Amino acid sequence: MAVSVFNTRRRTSLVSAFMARTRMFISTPLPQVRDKVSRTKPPKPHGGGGERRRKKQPQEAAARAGGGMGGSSASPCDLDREFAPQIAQLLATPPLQPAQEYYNGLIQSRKHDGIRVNFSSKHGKGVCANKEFAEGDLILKDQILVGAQHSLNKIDCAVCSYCFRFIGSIEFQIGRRLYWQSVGSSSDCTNRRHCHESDVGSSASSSGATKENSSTLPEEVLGSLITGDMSLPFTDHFSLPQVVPCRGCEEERYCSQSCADSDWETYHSLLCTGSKTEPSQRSALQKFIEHANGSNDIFLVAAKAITFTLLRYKKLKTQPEFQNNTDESNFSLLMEAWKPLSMGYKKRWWDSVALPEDVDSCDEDTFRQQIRDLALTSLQLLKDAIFDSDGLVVASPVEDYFIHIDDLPDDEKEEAEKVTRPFLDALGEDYAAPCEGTAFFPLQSCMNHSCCPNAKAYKRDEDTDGNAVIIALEPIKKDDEITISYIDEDVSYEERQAELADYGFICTCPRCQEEKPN
Ligand SMILES: C[S@@+](CC[C@H](N)C(=O)[O-])C[C@H]1O[C@@H](n2cnc3c(N)ncnc32)[C@H](O)[C@@H]1O
Repeated sequence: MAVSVFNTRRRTSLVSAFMARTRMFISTPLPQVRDKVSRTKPPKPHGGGGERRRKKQPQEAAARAGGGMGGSSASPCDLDREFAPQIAQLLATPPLQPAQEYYNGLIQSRKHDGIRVNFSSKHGKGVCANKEFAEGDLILKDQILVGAQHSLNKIDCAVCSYCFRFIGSIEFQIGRRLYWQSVGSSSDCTNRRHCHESDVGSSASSSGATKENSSTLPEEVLGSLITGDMSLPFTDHFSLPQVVPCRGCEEERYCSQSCADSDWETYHSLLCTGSKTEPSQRSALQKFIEHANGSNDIFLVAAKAITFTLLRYKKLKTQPEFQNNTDESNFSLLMEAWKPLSMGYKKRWWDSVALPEDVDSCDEDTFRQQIRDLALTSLQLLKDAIFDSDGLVVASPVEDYFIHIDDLPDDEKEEAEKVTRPFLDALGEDYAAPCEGTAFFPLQSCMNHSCCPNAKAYKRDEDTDGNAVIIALEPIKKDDEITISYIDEDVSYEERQAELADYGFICTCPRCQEEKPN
């Protein structure tokens, strides 16, 4: 499936006093981010290591992508053999006409009449302009089809599990982050990932003791921030939606009842580990989640893709025209339910993951076999949990808040900073972590790359949820192809081609043709 890594825009105009004090700079990997532009990377397979160190044995790299090779009860080959015809149909490239009809329908239903999806023999799907766009025009706001916040990022920020908007209050965001930070300094990362959200307020507010090596702020202060008993100055300028808990578990929280209901209907009713779920299913789900947390977040997104399909299938089945219960008609219904995802499907995960730089190419087959085994283990755990009973960009309002304090007139600033400075100091250099996750955007994932793009993913101040936003970088004429850059295009021809090799193509855009050495 085509997935994108999403993260929130990061503004680099740091609170000046904070910068002066720490002499640190929050790294901005991409120059465009400086003007609040964020690049939403289109499908680059997840799971290879970004680390560039000594060459590792493939099993080490796979374990890092995967956290150990758990034993699975069936080999992928058994499953492939048993369901070969069905798997081939599910994974086949959708025929042109149904695919064109699907995208026309999607664009119409979302009222994106400025674009259309075209099919060409050169680069497959591509997005074209259906009208003229001026520089700076919004081309598209693409709603996530399936996505999840990265597990570790859940420690940094609390967002709606459905639309990825920041929730609660500035106090809640700062308090829970500092709380997790203090827990993190007294335990390891894996434990932090398994800490329960419900522990946050209660433990911090009840224990009253400051943990060793934790932030310098007492736990009762953090507790008061989380529970809302303590207010910071000027936070009323940055109000966030109230937290709506999941009806079942304490893991998922939302910005509204409508997001909670949509999440439940679309994915979460099959993945909820709360009291409404039958105990054996709950413990099977917990095993699956633990495996994903210890290995690769991509399995959580895969689980959402599977539950999305199953729940759509169930819904379709209730319609009178689909009451015929033959295996054949059930399978066509499953194909229909899977259709939105099949449109973006390219290759299996283990075949498309970019080979980590620290794995020798002669070990590639072993590496791919190992991550394939890992995916099978994950699937088996998910299957145990759900079959027996039947990817983003959001800026942190905490950053806006501290910038607001820094921009206050001197006397007000001095007064406000008496309260806010200890929190800024305790949060540290990365004081405004954005929401990060992995998601599949059905329309953005049809956009081809160019090293001289005419559009880019860009979060404006009003774009506070996880949707991908595409803005025109220059005037675009009707029928022009809309292109974005998958990489940092401000580097040499050779570096660009090396980066794009991970996406599986050699770029021949006008700029590359011009800069290509003879
Ligand atoms: C996000 S998808 C774009 C939509 C894609 N064309 C399709 O048919 O689904 C990314 C893939 O499109 C192809 N692609 C995108 N830009 C390209 C380019 N400039 N040259 C060649 N292939 C490109 C590559 O196969 C790449 O992995």
